[in-house]
Amino acid sequence: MAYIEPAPIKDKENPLESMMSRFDIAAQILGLDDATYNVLKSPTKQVIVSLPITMDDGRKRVFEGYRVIHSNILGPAKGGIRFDPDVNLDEVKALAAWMTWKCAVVDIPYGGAKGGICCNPRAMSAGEIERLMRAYTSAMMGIFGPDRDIPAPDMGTGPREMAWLMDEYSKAQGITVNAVVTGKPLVLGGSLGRVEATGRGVMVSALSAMEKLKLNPAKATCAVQGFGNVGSISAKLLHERGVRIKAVSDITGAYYNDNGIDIEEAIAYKEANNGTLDGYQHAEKIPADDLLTLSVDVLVPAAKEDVITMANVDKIQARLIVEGANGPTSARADAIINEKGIMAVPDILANAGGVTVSYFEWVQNRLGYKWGLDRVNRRSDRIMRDAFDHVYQTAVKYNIPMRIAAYVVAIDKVAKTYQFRGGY
Ligand SMILES: NC(=O)C1=CN([C@@H]2O[C@H](COP(=O)(O)OP(=O)(O)OC[C@H]3O[C@@H](n4cnc5c(N)ncnc54)[C@H](O)[C@@H]3O)[C@@H](O)[C@H]2O)C=CC1
Ligand SMILES: O=C(O)CCC(=O)C(=O)O
Repeated sequence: MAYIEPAPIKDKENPLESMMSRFDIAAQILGLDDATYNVLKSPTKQVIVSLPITMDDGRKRVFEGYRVIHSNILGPAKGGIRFDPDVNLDEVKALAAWMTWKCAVVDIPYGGAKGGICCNPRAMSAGEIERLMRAYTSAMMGIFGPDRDIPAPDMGTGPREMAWLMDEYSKAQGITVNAVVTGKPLVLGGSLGRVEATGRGVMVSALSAMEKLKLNPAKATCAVQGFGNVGSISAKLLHERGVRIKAVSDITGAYYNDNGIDIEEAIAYKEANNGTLDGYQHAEKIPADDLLTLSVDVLVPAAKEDVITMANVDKIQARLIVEGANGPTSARADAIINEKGIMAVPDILANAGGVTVSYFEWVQNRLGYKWGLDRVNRRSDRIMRDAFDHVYQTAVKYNIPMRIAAYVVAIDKVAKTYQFRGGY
């Protein structure tokens, strides 16, 4: 079947509409029946909670928290928790659906979920963040569980927050339940390789795509947006494989060096500088948005949604986009990317290394056993390479872009599983 361009959507980018627009195209290609279409597009559960917290100055503030389970057809729901001032229900619904498709693309036995709290963790003390995480966990006690819904880190959260979640959940159950959450510190049952897993998967996907495009990593250049967990590790691992990282950015701005940025050194600078690149001296500071339109071979958006839109897609010069972030490209920009012949390795494939190693963490917790780093990396690299090949072959088979091919692979799997289960 021919590739159908996404239907035009309203002015302001909305990740949920972007997700649905791609879902609709893939559903048409697969000839999904109406009943299955309606089941797969509707989130199973949406929970909104108000979380009153005592701030350090003694005042009470109420934060809004969300958890959306998009689907549990393939298994327990799985997905991170985001702390960010922009968190809202539509964003969490889109992120939850992307988790469903992502788990299906890498063929791991999970459904999709996502959570978030509308807050600014950069303006909060560790004590305030801990109270907020514990209140959120307590409010989600009937939702979370190792066989029900297993959270993990996302933007603004990491192993420290997952430890508080595990502790709060375990106290309420009266036993230690480490399999309720992944992305934990190693001493609490975290997996070796989880911190690096998403960036590692981005690197594996980038190298697979570069091979198809006949781009030699040792001669290639790259720009990476976002220098947190995903961006900094993606940059580091690509740099280690010879790619010249000309620019990186974070919330404080973008930093450019034509000769290439020493990523190890930039990471050390960030760690000693309160987690940001502010004041980084070994590069020129450029306007933040310019990073996306630099003359580089590979672009890795690894910060947040809707950064590649109709406002800048015309100016993109990269031949390859590897999406570390969830939803960095709006659906309306897809058509231009395809027209320009840019290969875009979509989020639900490129950043699936994180949930893959989260799955390994959960498996290890349930076995009461620990794997070595070699085993984790070997198995996750293989899963990422196989998933890339499957999506690539699907793209060739239907003559469609990689993004739509990833949705086709995912929706086909979830739909078939739903139909075999006979609905419920
Ligand atoms: N942590 C994980 O395992 C996974 C994360 N992701 C996605 O990757 C993206 C980044 O997540 P993390 O690295 O975990 O978050 P993080 O909180 O560790 O880092 C986010 C980074 O983005 C930067 N940033 C924020 N707004 C920006 C802007 N407007 N311009 C440039 N930089 C900006 C921040 O300063 C920070 O460097 C998100 O879309 C997340 O959903 C996807 C799969 C797994
Ligand atoms: O590790 C996980 O379970 C989920 C990570 C996540 O939130 C994501 O892949 O977007």
